[in-house]
Amino acid sequence: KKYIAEPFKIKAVEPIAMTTKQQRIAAIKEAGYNTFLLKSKDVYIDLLTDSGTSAMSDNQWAGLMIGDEAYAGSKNFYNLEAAVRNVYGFKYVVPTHQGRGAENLLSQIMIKKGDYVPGNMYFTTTRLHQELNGGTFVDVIIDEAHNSELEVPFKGDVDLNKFQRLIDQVGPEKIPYICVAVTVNLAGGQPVSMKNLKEVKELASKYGIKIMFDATRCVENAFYIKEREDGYQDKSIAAILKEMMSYADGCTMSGKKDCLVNIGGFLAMNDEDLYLQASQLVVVYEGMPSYGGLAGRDMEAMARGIYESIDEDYIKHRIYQVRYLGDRLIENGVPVVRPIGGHAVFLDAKKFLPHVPQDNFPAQALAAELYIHSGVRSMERGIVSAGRDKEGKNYYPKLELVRLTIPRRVYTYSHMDVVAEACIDLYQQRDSIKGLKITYEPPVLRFFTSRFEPL
Ligand SMILES: CC1=C(O)/C(=C\N=C(/C)C(=O)O)C(COP(=O)(O)O)=CN1
Repeated sequence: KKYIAEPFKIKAVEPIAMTTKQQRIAAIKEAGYNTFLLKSKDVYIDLLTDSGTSAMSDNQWAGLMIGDEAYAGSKNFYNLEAAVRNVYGFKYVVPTHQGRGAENLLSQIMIKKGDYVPGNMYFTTTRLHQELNGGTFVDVIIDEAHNSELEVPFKGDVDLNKFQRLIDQVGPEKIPYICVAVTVNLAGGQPVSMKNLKEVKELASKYGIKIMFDATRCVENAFYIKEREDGYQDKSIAAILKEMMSYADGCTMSGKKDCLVNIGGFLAMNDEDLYLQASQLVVVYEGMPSYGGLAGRDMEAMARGIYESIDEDYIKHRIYQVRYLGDRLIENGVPVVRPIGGHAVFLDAKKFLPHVPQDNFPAQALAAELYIHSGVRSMERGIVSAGRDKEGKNYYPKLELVRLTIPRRVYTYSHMDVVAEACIDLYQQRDSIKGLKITYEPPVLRFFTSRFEPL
């Protein structure tokens, strides 16, 4: 069987209900045509994000019951520290409430005004924290990543020439670290090859430039290496992951993805001085270095989730379920980012709605229409998410996408069929979909709270 069955049986259920089209039209209007502003009760199948939306296991729920809520030195912290050491191999870990908590600490510690931070495609919060600390993000991903239909096995790879060019242009002393995302969310959940990680490490080390991973979906990345890279087919996910992380000096982690928890994150590193600085700063924003904005029970759940995330059956099903949805859409000619990524299927809104110019927010319009049509919630990952540059001008990303993000261990293949049918129906009616105009825009990360109206 190509798509393996769910490697779990259901022990608890959370009922979901379909709404009427009238209810959905009223709801999306009230939400300003922004799926982020919909109420969960009005959503049938929620594919907004895989962040914090996964199902925990009975083992993790049991862990919640042994939360050591001591203010300092919680038992659960030491379990988390051991899990990070055992699974990723980093020496030190500072818990944070979620990924951007770690991004805040890392950016404040390592970036000084006028620095440049190269990375394989931008991510919204990551780039913002770099900019807030006076850094400039420079995209060094391979060109192919910006082309939705190229079937490149490791589209997340860093272009070493772009990295070298930046070093030559600004000098290594202006580059505190390169941020390598494994996988690359906005390229469509695209992986980085082990070969490329080794080469990036070699190049960076030559100039004393650190490598920090954004490890948010690192286990999915490990699966692609096992599946696609010579020499890794017979290695365990655990061994591949360990080798991947050995090429990094540290990582920021949003535990809300691959660590299978609803809240949590951390900054991990090998450098004692960085650990000392992170421990000094974490108390300002998150709390003691032994809890970093998390309850003991949440650290326990994350420690257990880290071990569960490298289970071969779990990760194989996770990837295959996403691929199942992607394959359905590809078979029906619906334009999606290829190859299918690890955590989501990305509709290519530029190809889906060629008659809607990017200034009229095609991905935002498509996400709203998909919700009205089917109650399925997705996320805009296009010009709205890209935001504005320092001069206030819109970024125009090549990729104008609607992300159908699959939570881990939550939905079944039948739900994927519902989503596929909705997208295929909509594709057949695509000419009737109009663009939007923006009616409210916040100063930063506008995609979270902007409001729109149909043109
Ligand atoms: C690659 C990457 C992310 O995808 C990420 C958050 N992603 C969200 C919320 C998403 O919906 O993709 C973050 C921020 O993590 P946080 O949402 O603060 O736990 C960092 N890196």
